[in-house]
Amino acid sequence: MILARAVQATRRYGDVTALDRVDLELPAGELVGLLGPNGAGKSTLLSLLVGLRRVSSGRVELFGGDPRDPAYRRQIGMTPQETGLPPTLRVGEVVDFVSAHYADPVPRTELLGRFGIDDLTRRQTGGLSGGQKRRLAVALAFVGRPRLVFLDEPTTGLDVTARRELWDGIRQFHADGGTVLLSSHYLEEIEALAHRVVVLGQGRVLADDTVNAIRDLVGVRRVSLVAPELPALPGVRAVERTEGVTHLLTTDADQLVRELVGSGVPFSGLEIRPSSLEDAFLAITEARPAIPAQPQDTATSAQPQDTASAQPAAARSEPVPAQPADV
Ligand SMILES: Nc1ncnc2c1ncn2[C@@H]1O[C@H](COP(=O)(O)OP(=O)(O)OP(=O)(O)O)[C@@H](O)[C@H]1O
Repeated sequence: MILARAVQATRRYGDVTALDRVDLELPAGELVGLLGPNGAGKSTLLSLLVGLRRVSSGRVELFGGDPRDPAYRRQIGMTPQETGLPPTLRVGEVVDFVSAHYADPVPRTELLGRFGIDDLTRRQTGGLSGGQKRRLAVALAFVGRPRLVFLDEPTTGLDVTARRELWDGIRQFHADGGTVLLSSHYLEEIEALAHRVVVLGQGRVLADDTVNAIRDLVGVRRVSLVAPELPALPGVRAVERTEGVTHLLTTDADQLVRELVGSGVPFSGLEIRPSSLEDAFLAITEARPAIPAQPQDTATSAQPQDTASAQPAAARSEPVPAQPADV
């Protein structure tokens, strides 16, 4: 059963085409990662699917109906990229306030316990740390026992422990049969949580497959070495330099190493590793014309995008439940 669907969904803001004929199906029980660089259209797609914005053309469906119909929206939970919590209310009061919109809400202590913040019940939200606020905002998406949850970069600003606690909460919901669409810049997050990944770039779906399939599709290898200077090498998709180590991304590591040795340049510490999802993502979004593997062209020194440190876009909406607020 398909819980949410986009069919040739296009959304324009004036001259900007934020989403360009996007097709997406979200079957019941799946946990899907939505991956893409800044401005790829992730938040826009989520906002269409939850009925906060209207398509310019094409259509979106939620439970087979119009996402702008409150009857359908009541069955979803959402955490937008940024949320505004009333600063003088206590955490427990905020949960009670949101719970009051639902017939059978998750009890307060159970909900906060799932996300590791049950000790904060009596704290005013204005005094919470950024990470504590973020966990509360995500917890609120689950209060109404939704069938489907949309999370827009849920772990932005969280430390490692908080992130893992939040992942556990999301995993538990999914293990209980829940469906999730989650956007993230954190590639490790998609790898850790999602079974399927949809890669968006410039408003288009670049890939929609399992994490493993996407790795296979691009077949990128990371060749790392220490060398004072490197000549232009064929087949290099991108170059990164960190702490004296040069990392070359390539789809043909064997050929690259042959070229490297043949060039006579001194090097040490050679390592070849399979691609992480980050490498795959980089290859899809930055070097798309060359995928799948095609004749190698000359070396590039394109700097990869640092997706993990990307800044979130401006706040656009409030926590659930919200009335359609189209612009
Ligand atoms: N309200 C708006 N008015 C005008 N342009 C907008 C608006 N919202 C988004 N855009 C533009 O639409 C494009 C897609 O933005 P969107 O926020 O959906 O991307 P994103 O993938 O969520 O990015 P990020 O990872 O930075 O949050 C961008 O070019 C953005 O500037």
